[in-house]
Amino acid sequence: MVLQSVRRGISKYSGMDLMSGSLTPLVLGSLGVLMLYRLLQRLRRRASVQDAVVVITGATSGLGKECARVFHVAGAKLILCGRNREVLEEFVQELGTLASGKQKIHTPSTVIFDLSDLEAVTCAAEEILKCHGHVDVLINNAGISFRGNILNTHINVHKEVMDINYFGPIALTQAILPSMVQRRSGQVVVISSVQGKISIPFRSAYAASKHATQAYFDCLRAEVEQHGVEVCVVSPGYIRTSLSLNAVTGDGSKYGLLDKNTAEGRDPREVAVAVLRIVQGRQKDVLLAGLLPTLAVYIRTLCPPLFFRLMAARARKEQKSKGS
Ligand SMILES: NC(=O)C1=CN([C@@H]2O[C@H](COP(=O)(O)OP(=O)(O)OC[C@H]3O[C@@H](n4cnc5c(N)ncnc54)[C@H](OP(=O)(O)O)[C@@H]3O)[C@@H](O)[C@H]2O)C=CC1
Ligand SMILES: CCCCCCCCCCCCCCCC(=O)OCC(=O)COP(=O)(O)O
Repeated sequence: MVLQSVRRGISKYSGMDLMSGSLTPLVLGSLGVLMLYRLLQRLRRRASVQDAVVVITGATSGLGKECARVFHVAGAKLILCGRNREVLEEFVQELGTLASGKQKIHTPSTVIFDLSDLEAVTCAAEEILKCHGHVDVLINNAGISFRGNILNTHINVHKEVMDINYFGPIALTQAILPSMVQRRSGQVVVISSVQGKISIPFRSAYAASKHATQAYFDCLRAEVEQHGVEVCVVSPGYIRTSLSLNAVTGDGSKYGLLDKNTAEGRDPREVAVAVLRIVQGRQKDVLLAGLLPTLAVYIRTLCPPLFFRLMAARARKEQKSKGS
């Protein structure tokens, strides 16, 4: 008896009955609205980069190079910055061969300068502004890292890393900012690092420069919001690039090794696509890292003594492995 009435109940409310009843228009209508919403979102995203003037520093290598590829294909008018004219021009040729689907693509401009030379940075900013008369998105990406024990690190090395990672990018930003303020439009993005939020042993100069970067751009975000300019700090974890190869050591010489963490880091293309989404989504502060680094950032904030103990243990372990 019971089984029979259950069966009757099931057949009464079977999927067929529901679909042929009053739910059909509701389901189809919702699906239609969802699809329309997604389409509008995609169009808005594409529109935000298509024909936008995007400046990328450090476009000769690693993440900057991948960002250039991704933004180029998305239809941006690129201004690529680097120290090496030949490498950059060769790269522009390569970009010319990339297919872009239906989007209109533009031949990138190039501006050559060294971020550690502040006069050159000011001249470069003028040159950048002359390219299209304005800048929509400035991506401060170029940077170098550091490997060394503070006890053996010359103060000039700290200065060198601060010049490239901090003073250069802020000088470039400040030279381009007035034109953004005047137009009441623009996005300033800076590629910081997880190490802009936590400091790990034997990275003093690098972590300090990235902490300074985070602080400066947080202040900037608050100050220029009223002028219609947006600021975003992106803090990635390890990426598979030449960062460790190009890092400087305590005596100013090149480290020259590809670290395991770097070699096993995220694909730079994947990170570049994430940067494109961040720009399109007009996000303000993004940590692009795995579980452990993210946990470390929370522990640093919520339980500093535990974080300090973990870092001291890490320093002892690393020192020991170097000694042996
Ligand atoms: N790789 C990683 O694990 C992570 C990287 N980051 C950050 O990503 C950014 C890009 O680094 P990444 O691609 O990894 O490393 P790369 O070493 O591959 O690229 C660094 C870029 O910065 C440029 N650069 C270095 N010094 C100067 C200078 N004095 N003037 C102008 N340009 C300079 C380099 O130019 P050149 O080719 O002439 O040397 C190169 O184009 C950096 O800010 C880095 O801190 C953040 C988190 C993790
Ligand atoms: C009781 C819970 C224990 C939880 C342990 C959490 C602690 C784990 C420590 C993780 C440290 C992460 C460091 C990540 C550093 C990083 O991603 O840096 C990115 C870079 O900028 C890389 O530059 P580098 O020159 O250092 O290669």
